[in-house]
Amino acid sequence: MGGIGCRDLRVRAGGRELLSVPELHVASGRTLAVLGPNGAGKSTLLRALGLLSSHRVSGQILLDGCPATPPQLREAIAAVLQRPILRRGTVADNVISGLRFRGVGRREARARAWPWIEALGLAALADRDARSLSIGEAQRVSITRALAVGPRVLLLDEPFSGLDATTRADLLADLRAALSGQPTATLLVTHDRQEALALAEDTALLIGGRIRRHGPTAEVLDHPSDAGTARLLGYTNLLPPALTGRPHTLAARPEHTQLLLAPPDLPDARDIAGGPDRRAGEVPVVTGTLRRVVALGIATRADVDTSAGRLTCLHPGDVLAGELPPLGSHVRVRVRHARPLTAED
Ligand SMILES: Nc1ncnc2c1ncn2[C@@H]1O[C@H](COP(=O)(O)OP(=O)(O)OP(=O)(O)O)[C@@H](O)[C@H]1O
Repeated sequence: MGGIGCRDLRVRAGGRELLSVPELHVASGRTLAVLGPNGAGKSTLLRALGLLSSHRVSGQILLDGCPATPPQLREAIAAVLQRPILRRGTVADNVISGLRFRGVGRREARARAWPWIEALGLAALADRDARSLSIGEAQRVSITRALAVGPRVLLLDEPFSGLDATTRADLLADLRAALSGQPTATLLVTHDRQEALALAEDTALLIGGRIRRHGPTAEVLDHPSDAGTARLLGYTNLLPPALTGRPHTLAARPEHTQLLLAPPDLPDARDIAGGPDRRAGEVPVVTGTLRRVVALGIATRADVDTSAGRLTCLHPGDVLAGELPPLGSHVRVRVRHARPLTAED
């Protein structure tokens, strides 16, 4: 099986285990996003795979399904780290440096690198001193340098962090286009599910040094299995069985949870949940006390205390103050879309 993988990969530091991954594989031509909160062990995983770790690493790293030696891995892998590290010289010098490091002559390196310089929008900057670049430009150079090598494996450690929204969107699109059709196995470390969605066919959720879910990106992002993965995937509202009468805790995103501003004549949550004609896909209306309302410009956030904890409601646009009941009022909240958590943690 082409690509990079690992078996029984463990990383220890400071007397504790930071990472334990029994098995993982990224196939050639595919991108796997490793999505996790801060401190989950994402960089630890990427560094272990790329032989960049300063911690105690045990287990096997596989190339094309077979245990690989450090020289084989160094030859196969190109890595882009969170903060771009550029060498002295021009942008073009930096882009060809990966090829030069692998023994490619200057002339050939320039010829092989130039299409990537153009594809990643660096032609106008090619002769600039690399040390004069902005962070976004420098990250673009770092990504282009890695792609120009034509690596069998590309490791990307949060390459878009610290970029403004437009630069990030442009670079995401350019990278996606550059990777498509390439036989590269790409591992993208990120805490942003939009990046996973934009770049990766598959996603692994890493929490506390362990992979909690792994599968096709759209499926993984829309199916939290426990409270930890729910939080990570933006399903921050948890509705336990005591609130809904359902057998499992339900999880909902704030944008799918709304105050009923003009309460219609509806039964309360327990009536709906326990009613005789309850349908499988039905989501409940719950009741609570309005605690706080904050205008966020493009949306209005309302926090509601229920008997089972706080719910956050997000209404598109600016909800007029006159439409809102006073703070402390008894209110109803409609949950338009929720997922059952099937593996409580
Ligand atoms: N030398 C060390 N000794 C003990 N713990 C460490 C050491 N280095 C890192 N860690 C811990 O390892 C865990 C994983 O760190 P890592 O940088 O891999 O997380 P991450 O998922 O990449 O986070 P972020 O999104 O913040 O970059 C963290 O809890 C971190 O505090």
